[in-house]
Amino acid sequence: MHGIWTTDRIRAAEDRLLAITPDGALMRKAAFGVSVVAARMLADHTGAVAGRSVVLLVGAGNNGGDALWAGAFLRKRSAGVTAVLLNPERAHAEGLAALRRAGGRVVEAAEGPRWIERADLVIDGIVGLSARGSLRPDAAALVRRVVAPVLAIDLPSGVDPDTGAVEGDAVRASCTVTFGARKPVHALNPAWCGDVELVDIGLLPELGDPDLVRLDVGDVAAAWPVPGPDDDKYSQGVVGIAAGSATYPGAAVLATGAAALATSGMVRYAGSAADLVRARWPEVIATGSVTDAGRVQAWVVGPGIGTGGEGRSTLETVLGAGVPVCADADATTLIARVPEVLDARDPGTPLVLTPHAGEFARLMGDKPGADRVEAARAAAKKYDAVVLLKGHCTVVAEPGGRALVNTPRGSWPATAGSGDVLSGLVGSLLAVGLDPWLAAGAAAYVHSVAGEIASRGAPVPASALVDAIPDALRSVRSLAPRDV
Ligand SMILES: NC(=O)C1=CN([C@@H]2O[C@H](COP(=O)(O)OP(=O)(O)OC[C@H]3O[C@@H](n4cnc5c(N)ncnc54)[C@H](OP(=O)(O)O)[C@@H]3O)[C@@H](O)[C@H]2O)[C@@H](O)CC1
Ligand SMILES: Nc1ncnc2c1ncn2[C@@H]1O[C@H](COP(=O)(O)OP(=O)(O)O)[C@@H](O)[C@H]1O
Ligand SMILES: [K+]
Repeated sequence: MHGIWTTDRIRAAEDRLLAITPDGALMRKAAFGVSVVAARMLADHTGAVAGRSVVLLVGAGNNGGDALWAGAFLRKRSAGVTAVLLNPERAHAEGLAALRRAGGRVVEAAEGPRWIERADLVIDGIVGLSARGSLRPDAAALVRRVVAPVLAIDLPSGVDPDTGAVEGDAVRASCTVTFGARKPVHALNPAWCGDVELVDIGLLPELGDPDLVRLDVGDVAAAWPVPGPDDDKYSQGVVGIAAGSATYPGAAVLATGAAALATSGMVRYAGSAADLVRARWPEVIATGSVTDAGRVQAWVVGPGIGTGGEGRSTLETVLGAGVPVCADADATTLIARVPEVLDARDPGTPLVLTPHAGEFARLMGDKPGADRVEAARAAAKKYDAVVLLKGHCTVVAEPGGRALVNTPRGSWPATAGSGDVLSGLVGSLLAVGLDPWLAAGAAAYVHSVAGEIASRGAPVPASALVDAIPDALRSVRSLAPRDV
């Protein structure tokens, strides 16, 4: 599990560390790490470091100081280094002196474009942890001239450090070098950060529990159920899928298929698409209604059930069944419109809500906004449920505030029916008895891997996502450490 800390927490930890570290040592350590990655990028892109041209974009604070020191280290490897100062009076004095001593060139912003356009590598030291809002016009004008790959220091300038939001001009980096610990921006907006490299500056002992986590492959492999010698079809959990209608039978086939492939437990289906489900998934026990579906250890309810009386009664039956429930799609809309349906909920049984932004707005009265983590936390609290907020970046929060984030490498899973697949995965993990927060996070992770495997750079229909689940699970299990 990768921990992620908000900028306030990082700052407090840095203050404690600074108090016990010789002056300037942390910055030099951080900047040396930047210079190592910069040299590697230069060698990868141009075949050499010596004689190549590096431009530093230098802002008013310590982020600019890191850039200046990194430039000084790169001079020692004979790279040509030009620092473009956005705010010459406030440029980091020691860093500036170090760069000058090392033979670096220093220019003001007006002279910047001609150096920037010819650079082999641009290092973004405009702003770091103190960033507020998008890039200011003078910085944005320089950034627009960049053609070379960009290495961002700590975070791409103009992207919000705590939410990852981009609301105007911002740096788009090929690589970001951060220090001490990952910040939310790195997990919430990897597309703007590029590859993220972490340089250890000894911060970890000063940090407590993380504010946010990202599951890694080992966490998912460890959580995913694997049958043992004593298992049978019942012991691994029976999941019920209440989905689909005459108008939307496909949702039933997708959610049921995902559940059938996710674990080796049993799958029951209840709804009007029973014939279609049976035809596609003969191993599923299909009935016409939730009232005669038989016993299950978890329910998925919602995809394609409609928001009328029949959908409502299905939802109420399922919520009263005394087992964990994943409420998706129409079920979230019903809960938003008729909150009394939750009175049917058996107290104490886990509920996972999986809204996309539109469904979230129905549940909460407003769209998630820039801070998706806080938005998911607020919804989790309001509904006393685990909330999985869908989108490119998926956030899973529980009422106590624990939150995780999952961001796929591509966006091909943004396709119709893809959410139905996710709900089937969540349901099958709930049926095994997994902690609902972990179940939702592990399901989102495997959904992303299935998307990558199924698409390989081309559009992927949701049914192909279902078909890729076994390969996704094989991949997760093969990449995990040996003992899981
Ligand atoms: N502390 C440590 O132990 C270590 C810290 N380290 C490094 O320090 C960095 C934090 O440095 P920091 O706090 O000095 O501020 P920083 O992010 O450079 O901002 C500078 C100024 O920029 C401005 N500004 C704000 N928004 C802006 C925008 N959108 N567009 C343009 N400008 C904007 C704003 O100035 P204003 O003009 O508003 O007065 C702000 O004060 C951290 O990210 C890491 O790189 C490492 O060396 C490791 C050890
Ligand atoms: N831009 C994106 N990149 C990657 N995944 C995405 C993106 N947008 C949505 N997704 C994922 O695709 C799925 C879409 O779910 P949903 O909107 O409920 O679709 P549907 O209702 O058609 O099944 C979710 O798992 C979501 O996280
Ligand atoms: K930066």
